[in-house]
Amino acid sequence: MSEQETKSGFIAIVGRPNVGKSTLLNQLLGQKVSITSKKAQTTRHRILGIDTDGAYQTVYVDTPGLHMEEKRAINRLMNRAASSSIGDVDMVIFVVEGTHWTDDDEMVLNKLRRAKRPVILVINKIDQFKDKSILLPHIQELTSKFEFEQIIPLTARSSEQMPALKKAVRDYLTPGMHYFSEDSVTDRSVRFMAAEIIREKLIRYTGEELPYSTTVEIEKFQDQPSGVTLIHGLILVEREGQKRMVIGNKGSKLKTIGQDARRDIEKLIDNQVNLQLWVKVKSGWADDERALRSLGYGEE
Ligand SMILES: Nc1nc2c(ncn2[C@@H]2O[C@H](COP(=O)(O)OP(=O)(O)OP(=O)(O)O)[C@@H](O)[C@H]2O)c(=O)[nH]1
Repeated sequence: MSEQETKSGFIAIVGRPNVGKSTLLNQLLGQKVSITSKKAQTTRHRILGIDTDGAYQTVYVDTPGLHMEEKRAINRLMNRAASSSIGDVDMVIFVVEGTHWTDDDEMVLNKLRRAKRPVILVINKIDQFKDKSILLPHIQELTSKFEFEQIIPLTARSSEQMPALKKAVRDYLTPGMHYFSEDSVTDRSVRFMAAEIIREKLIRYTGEELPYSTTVEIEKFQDQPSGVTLIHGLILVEREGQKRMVIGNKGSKLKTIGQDARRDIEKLIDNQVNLQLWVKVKSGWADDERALRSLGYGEE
């Protein structure tokens, strides 16, 4: 296909934490590239999700949730990664949740006003409303706040509305080459994805305080002569107590985390995996910008 015939563009998915940005990206792509959870601030890195359909290539940029509290170094870096995406893209999908409008939503909207990019507003989680007419006054109010290109209420957990959203986004792609090969779904390596899958399970199976203080490093990712892929994952926590929490009674929790993660990684790489996990205490890492950079945060 010649360059004249193809169209492409970068679309940022932004919003405050926990509104469903990663769920939306996975649904748009029809497969999981970004981890999700009930807890806010699951997404820490900027992740590209690539959707190629014939002549069109849409590159979605999933960003960490934008929020006002910037006390810890990790939160500052996450905010920076999200903010810097907005200025670079062809258009923005701004995700909000139901009829809640918070100060963080307002803060994101202010950033969008300054970025001067076309914005489609997605009102997510409308499955939570039996009576959808409740949304109408809210939509009216949002219309008065900003000149959105379109407002699309949807349920990111379902694929139903995705064709409509994809079609809306296509209008903002511009003539030019495709940035990625037709079969790419993300710019991230399988190593990175494996670490993210382990982190997703950690968040799922541990208490409230852990998401902010755990990170995962893949120390080994090696195909064995037997055909099995051997993966060593190192889980870093901040305190001894957290280490105990992750390991669980006689190692039961770490075992569940490992089994669940292994199954997902096997699906991802389409191969049998031997996953071995270790937990180590590295205190203060979430507060130390230099340590975070050495783990790959804030470099996007
Ligand atoms: N009921 C309902 N829940 C949803 C929907 N979309 C997402 N969720 C849930 O909302 C929670 C947050 O979803 P994520 O996709 O992780 O949200 P995020 O905006 O990427 O979150 P951060 O990583 O904190 O920025 C998860 O528990 C999702 O299952 C939806 O359409 N309906």
